[in-house]
Amino acid sequence: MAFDVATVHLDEFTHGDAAARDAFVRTLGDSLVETGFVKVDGHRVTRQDVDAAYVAARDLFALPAEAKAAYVMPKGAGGYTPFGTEHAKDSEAIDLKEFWHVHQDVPEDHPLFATYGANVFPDEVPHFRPAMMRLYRDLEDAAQTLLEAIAVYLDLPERDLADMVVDGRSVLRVIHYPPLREANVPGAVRAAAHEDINLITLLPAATEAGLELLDRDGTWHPVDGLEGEIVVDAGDMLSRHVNLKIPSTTHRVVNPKTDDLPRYSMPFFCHPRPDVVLDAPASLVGDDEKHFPPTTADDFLNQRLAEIGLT
Ligand SMILES: O=C(O)CCC(=O)C(=O)O
Ligand SMILES: [Fe+2]
Repeated sequence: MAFDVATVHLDEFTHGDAAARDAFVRTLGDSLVETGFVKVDGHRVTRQDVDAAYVAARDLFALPAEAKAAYVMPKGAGGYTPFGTEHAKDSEAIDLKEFWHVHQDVPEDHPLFATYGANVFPDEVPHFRPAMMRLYRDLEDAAQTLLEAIAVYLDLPERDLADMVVDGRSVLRVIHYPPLREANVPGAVRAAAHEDINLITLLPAATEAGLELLDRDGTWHPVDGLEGEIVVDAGDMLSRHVNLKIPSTTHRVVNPKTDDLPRYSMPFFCHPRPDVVLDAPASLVGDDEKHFPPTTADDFLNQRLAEIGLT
């Protein structure tokens, strides 16, 4: 099977002429259909913003364990999740990581404030909040544009998918994989094979290699982005909603050969609002069967969070 994770330039969709937009949509969509992944540059997520976020991430995870423990929130919503908590859906071993979640930030008088609550930020690292909020907004914008292009690829109205995620339950997950000599567990890997739950995930290039995807012939391929690129993958919610026209692809983060290197990454999990119904539009069912019954984004999310140890 042809195996090619394409690189596309987002400004060709936002600022290109009709031919450039068309080529962008085709290359992006074909790459997602064939591999579940695509790499994106020409976006407005600046290197300075990504670098500033990595500086804040390093400072945060360097805090003593007791300081970080003060930010563990019930139900793992926002804030800190310690090493040893999460495992992949079909894996017994824990993943070798600790992470911090920044979720959608809505004002107190917003109807979804009661659902999302206020974000939690670390007092000890004052630059964490502005760096992460900026990155969250940049990635959220880029995600909406990508969802517009995916809708066009699937002959849906351009805003159909993007409108689902306006004020959505999206999460920026700031991850630290410690050096193996500090934290290793026999049989465990940095992130065991899994599919993402959400619609699409945007990953600014990580600080080290290790991300791999599984092709349909059962072969693992490295899929690290270069500096400045965003690696994008399709999650299970998208795959359900588009009746499997785009697969959610299994991926993992493997352990490095040396035991002295930490790895930091910052996936942005783009989610719909909780009450959005995932239900394949008739045009994507056609002569095929509808592969999944309708479900709300929240019901689907809660079922999956329980399966990975986060509730
Ligand atoms: O750290 C990475 O590069 C990917 C992490 C990942 O796949 C996830 O958290 O879902
Ligand atoms: Fe993932």
